[in-house]
Amino acid sequence: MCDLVSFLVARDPSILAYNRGQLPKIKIQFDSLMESDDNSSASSSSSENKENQKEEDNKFLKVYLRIKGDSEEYKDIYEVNKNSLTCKKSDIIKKNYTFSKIFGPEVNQTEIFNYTAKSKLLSFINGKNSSLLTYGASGSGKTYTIVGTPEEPGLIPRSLEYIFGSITVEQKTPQITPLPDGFVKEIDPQMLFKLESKKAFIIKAIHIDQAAHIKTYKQMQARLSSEPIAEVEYKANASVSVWVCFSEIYNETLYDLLVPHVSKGIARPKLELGKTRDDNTYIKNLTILNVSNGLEAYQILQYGLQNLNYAATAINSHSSRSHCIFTIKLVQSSKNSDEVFISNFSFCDLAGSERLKKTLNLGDRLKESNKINTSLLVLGRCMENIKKCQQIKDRRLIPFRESKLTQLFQKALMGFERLEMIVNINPSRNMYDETIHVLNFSAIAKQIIIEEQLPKVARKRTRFSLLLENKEKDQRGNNCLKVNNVESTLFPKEKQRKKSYNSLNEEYHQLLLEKDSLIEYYEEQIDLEKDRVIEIYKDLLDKRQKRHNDELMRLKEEYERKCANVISISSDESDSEEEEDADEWEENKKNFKSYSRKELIKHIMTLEETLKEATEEGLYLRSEIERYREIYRNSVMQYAKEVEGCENVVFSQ
Ligand SMILES: Nc1ncnc2c1ncn2[C@@H]1O[C@H](COP(=O)(O)OP(=O)(O)OP(=O)(O)O)[C@@H](O)[C@H]1O
Repeated sequence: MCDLVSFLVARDPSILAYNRGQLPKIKIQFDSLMESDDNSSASSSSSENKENQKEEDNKFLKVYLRIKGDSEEYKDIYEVNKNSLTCKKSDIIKKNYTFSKIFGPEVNQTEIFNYTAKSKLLSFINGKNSSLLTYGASGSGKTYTIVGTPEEPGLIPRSLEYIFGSITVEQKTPQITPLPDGFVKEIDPQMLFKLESKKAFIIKAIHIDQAAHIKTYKQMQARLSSEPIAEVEYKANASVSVWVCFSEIYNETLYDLLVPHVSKGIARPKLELGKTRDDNTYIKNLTILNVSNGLEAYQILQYGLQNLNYAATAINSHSSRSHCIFTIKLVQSSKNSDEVFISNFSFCDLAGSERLKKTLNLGDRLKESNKINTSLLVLGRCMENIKKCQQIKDRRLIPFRESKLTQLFQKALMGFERLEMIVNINPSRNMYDETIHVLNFSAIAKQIIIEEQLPKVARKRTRFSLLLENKEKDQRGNNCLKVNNVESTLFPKEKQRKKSYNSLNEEYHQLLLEKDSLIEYYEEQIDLEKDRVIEIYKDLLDKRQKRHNDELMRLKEEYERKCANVISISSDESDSEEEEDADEWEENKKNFKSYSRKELIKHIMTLEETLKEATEEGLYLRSEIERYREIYRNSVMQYAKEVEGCENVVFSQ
């Protein structure tokens, strides 16, 4: 095996393992590469106080804030004062947060790149590992910051252009390839064929129109070419190659974004995490491809983005449902020795933190949201514990193992590698609660101390020393086996107990996590249900109130009409009666408002009865009057005829 695979250098992928003394010298063409909080050039740091302040600031993890959206709208609720942000939803509750730097909506992609990634790229070319995370609520502009658009390229395309503009990459096929675990391997013809055909396949497989894509890229490149670069001087015998890999953590499972699409119904191959002897976590079997220019790297990035899990949520119509990690690897090797230096620059676009109530997610989306929130919760818990543990100098309590994301960024989070975080916020009023949640998280992150470690001098390895080392390793392995055997015969129960304790402990932590996310889920559901019931109840009350009012109006009109009729019928009754009725009417009118609906109906029925009786009485009286009138007429006519001798009598009406 050792004949075929030459492990030239078995290196710790963390920055500590690289011998910076051996790296190529860097000639910087511009002065203000290192950032300072007031964005002035390095000259401003001349005074001692400023130097100390800068040193103090550099100790902590850099957390930047980027505010998306309209430049005026957010000023109602947020106030930016240099590097601090005040949230003032109400006059009583005000919260204050400070950042390494705040970028308002007016700050463009170039400025963001210059301030955040540029100086780290120099360290990267110098052999240091760096990571840049974007964190924020869904739709707050994380992907825009990291990937951007062809018109407004983000940090990754700019970094690729910057790297390829700064270094001279060997155009010949590289002799060695980096492996996911930080080792390197000599490339044999079979492997070379595999790598080349995979890259060709990916470049061909991009769905978008190739010609249009290349044109857009060239336009972007032309735009970026006006920006300054760092020129690197290499020793004549150094060869440099650039490699990229792209992975995603979806529902707590790792996937390679550079493997071809699998047909529908067939599950994507899952990747596992591995650990090196130096306790570095890496993704096993991850595809790492060599790129010889920015265009190739950009095309591979586009291919990976096509494979990424996106879905529409109520907040963002194109929301990334996974954490995705794009890593650029720089392999620098000397032609005269076996020394190889690898540095990694990882960009991690975290899936948006979400409040379940806002996203209205159900089914698969809900499951995704739970997993996203759980891993972000673990990230927050890790940060909080790192802060505490850094004070008491004990790292055992940090729950890195509880999520894939924290395992992968363990070294960076502990401060052994350069790490920066860009917090994105959407300052609209309806996202206020999410924003506060995100800002609280960033406040914890900002307190993490970067522990500057002394660089280890890398041991120069020869094939002979490797052979010796492997032999030693074999012997150690055998010894270990013997010790293990003795141990297993002497303390089988102890071992068994320890094993089951560990697995129970792991299970317990898993359950705790599930409990947290379930509690959050049910709380959200209860809130939703409560809102829904209140809506229905309010609706019912409104309808009932309206019906009641209509009925009252109708009864009132009917009552007034009937009362008017009764008054007109009884108008010929005596004055005293009239007065009495009028009093009663006034009294009734006064009491009308205090009547209940039932009493009103009863009252009206009584009135109807009275009205009916009065009408009947009136008719009877009228017929009686007619009858008496007839009798009177007949008597008068009889008297006139017999006494007066008159034949005809005319009666006045
Ligand atoms: N600073 C900005 N200027 C202009 N447009 C922006 C800015 N930030 C974000 N956008 C736009 O807002 C929309 C949502 O942004 P983006 O997809 O980057 O959000 P996100 O935080 O990645 O969301 P998710 O976590 O749901 O994927 C996109 O259309 C993007 O182009």
